[in-house]
Amino acid sequence: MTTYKTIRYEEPEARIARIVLARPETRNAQDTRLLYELNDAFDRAAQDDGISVVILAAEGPHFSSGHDLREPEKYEVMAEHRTVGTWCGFTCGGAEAQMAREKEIYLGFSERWRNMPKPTIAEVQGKVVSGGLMLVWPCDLVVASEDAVFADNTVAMGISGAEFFNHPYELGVRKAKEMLFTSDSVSAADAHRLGMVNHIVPRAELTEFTLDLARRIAEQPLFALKLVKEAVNTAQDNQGRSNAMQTSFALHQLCHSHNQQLHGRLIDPSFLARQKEIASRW
Ligand SMILES: C/C=C/C(=O)SCCNC(=O)CCNC(=O)[C@H](O)C(C)(C)COP(=O)(O)OP(=O)(O)OC[C@H]1O[C@@H](n2cnc3c(N)ncnc32)[C@H](O)[C@@H]1OP(=O)(O)O
Repeated sequence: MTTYKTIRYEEPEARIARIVLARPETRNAQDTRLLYELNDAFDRAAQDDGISVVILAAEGPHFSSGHDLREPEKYEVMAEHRTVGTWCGFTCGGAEAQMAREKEIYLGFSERWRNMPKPTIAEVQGKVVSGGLMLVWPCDLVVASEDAVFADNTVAMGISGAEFFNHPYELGVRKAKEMLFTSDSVSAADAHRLGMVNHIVPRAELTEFTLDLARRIAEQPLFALKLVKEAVNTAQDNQGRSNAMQTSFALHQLCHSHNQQLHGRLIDPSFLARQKEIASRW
């Protein structure tokens, strides 16, 4: 993939790649194309020996509004790209095709980016909603502007949380439950206090602050950076994170199937009447 339609790939200075989500007109909603382009860009940075650190940033007022709720061409775009797995060929339909899609582009990509062998930094402003968390949380460090807020409204959709279920590890068990039970947002200040965010900065300083952090990391020997990242991720996985992630993904699929059987669609339709009121609280 050489040209991107939904992201930009920049090299602001030596050893630093900056990937920018570039669908501000949808508040950077993740359609299938954006996720494949993002995956391609992470691969490009990983395979370039001249790059040591990757920044993931976003254009516009909000970092990401989550999965694209209006996307028409889901499986067509996947058929062009397939990257992570070959769970099924999509002629299967039903829960099998749904699970295959989500295994590849949601859980699969987010895990892949988390384990990419170079330090990554999320540069976050404005709102980060549900699927948006699955772009921020795989990054190693998070720098947020003062106005950043983080929310997951999937329970209101009749679903047990976003597919990359890192909530308990990011926020601690009690705050994770409150966030999920209520669909309320977590402020940048609370996220910082709980350890989900490394630094909070004024919006006007976000890009330069993040670049300076990347610059200081990029001065370190790259192989040691790769190995220390692997050491920390392995420590977390050995505490049970990987197994918990697989279980919560299966529960997420069960919710989709339940909604499909009961309502004939993947989400609980009562969400549509409540969506605006919930968003007004963020
Ligand atoms: C397992 C599931 C995981 C998921 O991620 S499901 C998706 C969950 N996400 C949401 O429910 C968020 C929906 N969006 C919003 O609540 C709001 O947006 C924001 C709070 C993020 C931003 O509000 P504001 O700045 O006032 O923008 P605006 O006028 O609501 O939206 C601007 C344009 O962006 C489109 N858009 C926003 N979010 C999405 C989305 N998630 N998917 C597709 N399009 C989206 C709108 O429709 C509109 O478009 P137009 O200008 O044509 O009216």
